[in-house]
Amino acid sequence: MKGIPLILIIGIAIGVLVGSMSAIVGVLWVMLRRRRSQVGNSSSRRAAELPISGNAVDSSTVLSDITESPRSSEENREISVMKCGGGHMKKSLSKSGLPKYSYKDLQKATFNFTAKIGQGAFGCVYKAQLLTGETVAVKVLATNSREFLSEVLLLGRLHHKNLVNLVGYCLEKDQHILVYEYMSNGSLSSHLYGDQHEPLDWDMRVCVALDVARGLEYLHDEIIPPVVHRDIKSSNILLDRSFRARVADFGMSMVALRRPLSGIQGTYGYLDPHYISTQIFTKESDVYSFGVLLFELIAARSPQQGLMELVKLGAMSTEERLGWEDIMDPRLDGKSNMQELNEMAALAHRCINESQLQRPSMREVVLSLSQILESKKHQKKNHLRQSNTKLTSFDNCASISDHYKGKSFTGIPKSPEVC
Ligand SMILES: Nc1ncnc2c1ncn2[C@@H]1O[C@H](COP(=O)(O)OP(=O)(O)OP(=O)(O)O)[C@@H](O)[C@H]1O
Repeated sequence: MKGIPLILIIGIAIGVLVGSMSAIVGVLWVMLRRRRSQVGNSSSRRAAELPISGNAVDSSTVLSDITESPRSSEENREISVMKCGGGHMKKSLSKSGLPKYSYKDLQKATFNFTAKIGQGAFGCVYKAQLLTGETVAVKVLATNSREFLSEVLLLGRLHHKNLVNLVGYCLEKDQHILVYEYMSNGSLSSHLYGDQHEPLDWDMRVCVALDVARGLEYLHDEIIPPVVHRDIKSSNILLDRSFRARVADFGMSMVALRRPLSGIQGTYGYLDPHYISTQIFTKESDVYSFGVLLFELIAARSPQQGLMELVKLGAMSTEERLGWEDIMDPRLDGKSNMQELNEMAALAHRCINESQLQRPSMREVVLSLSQILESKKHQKKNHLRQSNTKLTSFDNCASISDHYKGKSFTGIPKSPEVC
């Protein structure tokens, strides 16, 4: 170092120090930025994974998702599905994860829309055989697309064994089409009122009530934000191949809000008087409609056939849990358990209480109906133990399909009709 002035050495040392410090600060800054952007990505991913979240009701986002044509969306993936006979059918997955079907494929699957199985206020329903071999129900909605949006936005993200699941949709050529799981045993109303089926026995009616209650409990208490169905009635309850009941038709469903809606919508006879007077539809309004449905199961009479007048008369001569047998479906005479019938009617009566505060929640309803079924199972077991016979028919809800095996149920018309 001899010959180099001290001042130069000090200057070089300071320069090296400052340089390495700024390099360290730079590296730290880059690392911090990377970390921040990772946190941001993971939280947005988490939000998208929620079954129902705030963004589930952001119609603009989902609308752009579902209205995008398969070709224009890079994120839509066309997947090829093997057909039974070896051929292929194409369906694309939208960003929401719901398969998008082409109009042409649905046209083929429904035999050019001739296999009609039902008609609702919003359009016709057809039975369809997809090329995959899967049987589905296809609902072609009238031009108004509000119900279409509501179903795709909500039902596409709801999954429960007591709801009729949406398995796809088609939005093409001004057509709004929804594709559902096929419910081979038709609607509850067709079993209560139609003459093409044997009347449902009492055990079956209790199971249907519990299944529907569980579906509603899921909507009200198990998803965030909670959803109200807004059209609970026997024609919107469908029975699958094992006779398990599922809640259908989410065309009017929405996230529960405690503010007035514009206009009154729903079905006469099932509407909560509180909703009619305030225009605010709450979970308790669904509970009211469910109470009407319970009375329908007991009396096999619809509100249009004077059900609620009958209930009012019945209520006059009852004492809480006694005396409801006067309103019972005459076809159940001698074939139902009077204690259970009275308990179910008392529960139904609480559901239709004028005051929303006095109505039970769907969680309480599920509990009460489960207790009825539990005591039924107990009685059955005791009875079987005493009579030493083998369990052959009804044990619990799961064995319903066995119970009805061999009996004639024709859920759909045999010959296709034109809508
Ligand atoms: N997923 C399905 N599987 C089998 N049948 C179905 C299915 N969805 C609907 N149906 C049949 O189509 C009928 C009409 O259903 P839709 O939901 O369109 O109207 P609705 O509930 O009867 O009446 P509204 O539209 O006035 O509420 C049902 O009663 C049922 O028989």
